[in-house]
Amino acid sequence: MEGINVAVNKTIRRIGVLTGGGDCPGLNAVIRAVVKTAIREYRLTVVGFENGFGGLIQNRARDLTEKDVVGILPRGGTILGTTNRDNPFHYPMIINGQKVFKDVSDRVVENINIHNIDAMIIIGGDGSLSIGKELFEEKGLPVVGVPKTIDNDLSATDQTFGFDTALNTATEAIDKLHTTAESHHRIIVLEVMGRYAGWIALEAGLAGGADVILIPEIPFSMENVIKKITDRQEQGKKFSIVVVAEGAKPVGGEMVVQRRVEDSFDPVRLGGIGNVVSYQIEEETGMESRTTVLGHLQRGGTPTAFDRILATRYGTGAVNLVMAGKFGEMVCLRTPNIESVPLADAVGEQRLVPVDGDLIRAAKQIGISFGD
Ligand SMILES: Nc1ncnc2c1ncn2[C@@H]1O[C@H](COP(=O)(O)OP(=O)(O)O)[C@@H](O)[C@H]1O
Ligand SMILES: O=P(O)(O)OC[C@H]1O[C@](O)(COP(=O)(O)O)[C@@H](O)[C@@H]1O
Ligand SMILES: [Mg+2]
Repeated sequence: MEGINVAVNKTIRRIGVLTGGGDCPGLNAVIRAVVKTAIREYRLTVVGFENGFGGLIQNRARDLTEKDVVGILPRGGTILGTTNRDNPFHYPMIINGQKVFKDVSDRVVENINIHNIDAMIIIGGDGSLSIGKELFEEKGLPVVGVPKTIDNDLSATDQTFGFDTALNTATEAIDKLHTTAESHHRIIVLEVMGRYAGWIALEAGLAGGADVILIPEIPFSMENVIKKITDRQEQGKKFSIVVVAEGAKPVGGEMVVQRRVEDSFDPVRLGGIGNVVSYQIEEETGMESRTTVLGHLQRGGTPTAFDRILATRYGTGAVNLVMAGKFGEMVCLRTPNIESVPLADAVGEQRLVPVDGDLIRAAKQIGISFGD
């Protein structure tokens, strides 16, 4: 049988779970599957740590029973709370009025011992899983990972949960923007998330019938974008839809930074490229242009059926990994099976859009411009 082989480890009695990094639809579905599998299949006790690694550092935890997970399968967000700060190896503190960063990972070990946790399930993206890897390698903690992110940029799994929901939200937005763009004969630029990987922009653009898609992997020339729009105009098409990933940048140019978030490992928050592109289109073509920034709408709401199923399989898979004693590993999708990979592989490489891949080729063949 393929998948995770479980030779049940009888010493496991209590497991902990936390959600870290940016939230995404399906986190609750994972938590529900972890709790149900742990209790029903293996008779374990589950402890939920609140607000990502913050809860492990500050000892904020509560038992999770089957009652606690009733009704959460379709609910977005995470009942445990999350944060994209609170790295235990680089934790901000005020000492003598000065902000300093300290390694407080020993507190994590202490709190895990206080709660008699035999294994910890960490549901997160590259950042949270990197911390999980460090806790496993340097502190010897029995950690198992579950990959989440709407960006779908983790290379060790075919797909992260949350992406499909974000993709559907972005596609629905393009459909809606089409009708207003068409009525007003306007260019509408939709800015979607995706810092280094343009999966949401590419797939939503394809699904929604965008005319131009700009992604971080393909630096664009404004000249080519304008040409696509004016070509359409000449064909009598009086509106165009441009989908741009927040991390897209012009050839030889930089990403547009909206603000910096202190205490974050990757402190730069992107945003604004949509307005830049929209303004230049209006200047060059004389056509009216508007921008919509989809922002955190993409991270909210009820997960799609696909994400609910994937999240559920990851949740059960993570408990199976724990019971198989496969610590330092992460569950992953190797279609059609749920398997596992070392956390080191999971956080090693970003899954970027292959620029000469089939999706880009198909998009170009139906006339979509990438501004290259
Ligand atoms: N490469 C990294 N190595 C170690 N810690 C990281 C790394 N990237 C981010 N972090 C830390 O991990 C936490 C979560 O990261 P973030 O990127 O917000 O979420 P995600 O888990 O979704 O990637 C933050 O505390 C951040 O400081
Ligand atoms: O919630 P914040 O701090 O605004 O972060 C925004 C970033 O988080 C994401 O939504 C998801 O990133 P992570 O999966 O790494 O958490 C990115 O697409 C976006 O750039
Ligand atoms: Mg991250």
